[in-house]
Amino acid sequence: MKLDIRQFSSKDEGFRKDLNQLLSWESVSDASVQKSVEDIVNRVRTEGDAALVELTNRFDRRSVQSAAELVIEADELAKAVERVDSAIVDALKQAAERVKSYHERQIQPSWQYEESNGTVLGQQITPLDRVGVYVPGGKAAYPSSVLMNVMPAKVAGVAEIVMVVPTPDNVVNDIVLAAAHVAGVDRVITVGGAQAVAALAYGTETVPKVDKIVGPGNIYVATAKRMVFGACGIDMIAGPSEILVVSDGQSNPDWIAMDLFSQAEHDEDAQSILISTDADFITKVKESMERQIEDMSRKEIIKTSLEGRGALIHVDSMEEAIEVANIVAAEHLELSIENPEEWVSKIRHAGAIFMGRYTPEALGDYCAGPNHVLPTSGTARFSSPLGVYDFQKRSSIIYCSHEGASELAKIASPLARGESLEAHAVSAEFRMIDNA
Ligand SMILES: NC(=O)c1ccc[n+]([C@@H]2O[C@H](COP(=O)([O-])OP(=O)(O)OC[C@H]3O[C@@H](n4cnc5c(N)ncnc54)[C@H](O)[C@@H]3O)[C@@H](O)[C@H]2O)c1
Ligand SMILES: N[C@H](CO)Cc1c[nH]c[nH+]1
Ligand SMILES: [Zn+2]
Repeated sequence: MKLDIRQFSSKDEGFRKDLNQLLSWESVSDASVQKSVEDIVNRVRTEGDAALVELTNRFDRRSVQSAAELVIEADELAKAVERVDSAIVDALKQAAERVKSYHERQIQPSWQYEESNGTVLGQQITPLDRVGVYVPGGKAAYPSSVLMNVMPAKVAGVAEIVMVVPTPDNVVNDIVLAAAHVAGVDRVITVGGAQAVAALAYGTETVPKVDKIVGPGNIYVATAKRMVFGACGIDMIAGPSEILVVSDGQSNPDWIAMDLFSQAEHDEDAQSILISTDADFITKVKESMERQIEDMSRKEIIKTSLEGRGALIHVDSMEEAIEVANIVAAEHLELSIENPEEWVSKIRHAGAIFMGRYTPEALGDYCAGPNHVLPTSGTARFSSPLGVYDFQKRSSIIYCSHEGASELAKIASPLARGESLEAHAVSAEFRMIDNA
C-alpha cells in the first residue's frame, strides 16, 4: 500500500516553518464539542443519577433502568479474573508489580529541619483521600491504562479509588475488570465520556465525589476535565499518542517502521515522526512501512494517522536531530542510536525517553515500569509523566519557639505595616519576647 507521508530535509528552505506547521495541530475542541460537554456536565451536576443513566443509555447505546446497574463492586472484579486467560492474568500481575516497583522510587517523604532557636520548619506529605480514574473504552479497551493510573495512586496511599469505564453496547471487557482487581480498585462504574467526569467531580447519589480525576480519554473527556477543574483536581489533558524516533540509520528499518505504526494505530490523530541523519535509511523505513502495513489489522487507522500527522525528516547531524527533538517535545522519544547515553542529557523536552535499539516504546506502554500516561502536544516542555506525586499533596509545617517567634516578628512586623495590615503586624508583635 502506497503511503503519502510528508518528507522534509533540514536543508529545505522553510524547514522550520514546515516543522512548526506539522506541530501546530490542535485537538478539535470546537464550539459544538464545548457546548455539548457543557450541557452534559450541567445536567449531571443538577439532575445526578437520572441524567447519568439517560446519557449513558444514549451515548453508549445501553438500556439500564437505574444507576445501581452501573456499579461493579470489588467482589465482582475478583470473579472477572477467573474468566480471563491465565497467561493474560499472569502478564497483568507481572506488569503491575513492575509498575509498582518503579513508582515506589517516586515516594516523597515528609521532611523537617530545626533552626538553632528551636523553630521547626517542614513539609508534610499526605495522599489524596479519594481519586477517580478514567479508563477509556469507547473504541478500544485499555487494561494497561488501568494499571498505569491505579498503581501510582496505590503507592501514594490513596484510600479509595473509583474507576469509571464506558461499556458501549453493554459489552464489559473482562481484562479491564481483571486489571482493576489486580491493581486494587475499590469500585468500577460503567460510565464514560463527559457524564462520567461530571459525576466524579460533583458526585451523584451513586457516584461518590472525588478529590481528583486522572486518566486519558477522547475530546469529550478532555473537555469535561478542563471544565470541572476547580471542583476537583485533574492530572493533565492527554491528547492523541505521539512517537518521535531519532535514528542513526543503523537500526533494522522493519523495527523502526513498526515502532512508528505502534502509536499510529491508536488513533487517526496520533503522530509518528522519524528523524534520521541517513537519507537512504529513511527510504528503507518508508518501503518497509508500505510492505508491513498490509498485514496490520488496524491498517486504515495507521494510514490516516501517518498521512495526516506523520513525517520523515532528514537532518545533517545528531546535534540537529536533538535540536529538532527538543522542538517537537514528543510524548515518546526513541533514541535508536549507538550511544544513547551520550546524547540523553541533551534532551530537554520529552515525556519518556527510550534508549537504544532494543527499547521500543511498546515495552513502556505495558510493562517496563514507568508510566504510560505522558504529556502530549508539546506539553512535555512544562509537565511530567503521571506519577505518585500526582496523588500526594504537601502541607507546610511551621512551629515557632518563643525566641524564634520573637525574631520572625521583627521581620514580619515592618513588612505587614508596609502592606497597611495592622492586625498582621500586631499579631506577630504579641509573640515578641519583649512584649510577653
Ligand atoms: N495517553 C494515554 O495514556 C492513552 C491511553 C489509552 C487511550 N488513549 C486515548 O484515549 C482516547 C480514547 O477514546 P475513546 O473514544 O475510544 O474512548 P473514551 O472512553 O475516551 O470515550 C468514549 C465516550 O465518549 C463519549 N462520546 C462519544 N461520542 C460522543 C458524542 N458525540 N457526544 C458526547 N459524548 C460522546 C461517550 O460518552 C463515550 O462513552 C483515544 O484517543 C486513545 O488514543 C490515551
Ligand atoms: N501509547 C499509549 C499512550 O500514549 C498507551 C497505550 C495503552 N495501550 C497501548 N498503548
Ligand atoms: Zn501505545
